[in-house]
Amino acid sequence: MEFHPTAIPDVVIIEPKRHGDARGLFAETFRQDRFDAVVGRTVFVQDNHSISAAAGTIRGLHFQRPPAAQGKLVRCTKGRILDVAVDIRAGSPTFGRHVAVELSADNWRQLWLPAGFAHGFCTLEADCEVVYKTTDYYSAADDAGLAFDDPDLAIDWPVAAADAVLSEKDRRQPAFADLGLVFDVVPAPETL
Ligand SMILES: Cc1cn([C@H]2C[C@H](O)[C@@H](COP(=O)(O)OP(=O)(O)O[C@H]3O[C@@H](C)C(=O)[C@@H](O)[C@H]3O)O2)c(=O)[nH]c1=O
Repeated sequence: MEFHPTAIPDVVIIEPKRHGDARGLFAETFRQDRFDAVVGRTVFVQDNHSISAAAGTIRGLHFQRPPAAQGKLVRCTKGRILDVAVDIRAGSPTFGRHVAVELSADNWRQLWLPAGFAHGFCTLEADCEVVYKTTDYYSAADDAGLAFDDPDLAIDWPVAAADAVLSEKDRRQPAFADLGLVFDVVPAPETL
């Protein structure tokens, strides 16, 4: 299992080691000890599984407000997706910037995004399945989002906004400029 920091170092790509043999393949897809050593102590409490029928389906951008904020460990077990994590931590040097990574059933990559990021993905083919672990429970009352096509975020989605398959909720998400102070970056103790 390899851990690779991205352009936003708190967002990490994880690549499980795949052991192929005549029967097929074996891989460890999650190890608490390796994860904690790289990312810091993390407890996951919920597993989610979504199926999107059409290519060009966009889910996002979503996050939960504190105190129900969620870190997410995302993978794609069928098909291919472009997975996107947007830094929405005020005070972060990468505030408003994003990482976009292709996750697929073929590449076995996972993306870790901590609390303080908005998350979304676009399916790159039909019948995509996405499985992800979260560090807090779903809370409808704390559910929040941002417009996936906000020009301020400049995300290069692989489908035109007008052609994307969206939920009703995601057609009317608010602008990034109206986010307000939801998350803050706590300075490291040595900088105080
Ligand atoms: C996310 C979630 C939804 N639901 C319900 C609410 C609703 O009736 C139905 C579908 O919910 P949504 O439309 O929000 O599903 P979806 O658009 O797939 O939302 C997900 O998008 C990705 C990008 C994420 O990062 C997730 O955290 C989550 O926000 O499922 C739960 O019961 N538990 C959950 O954890």
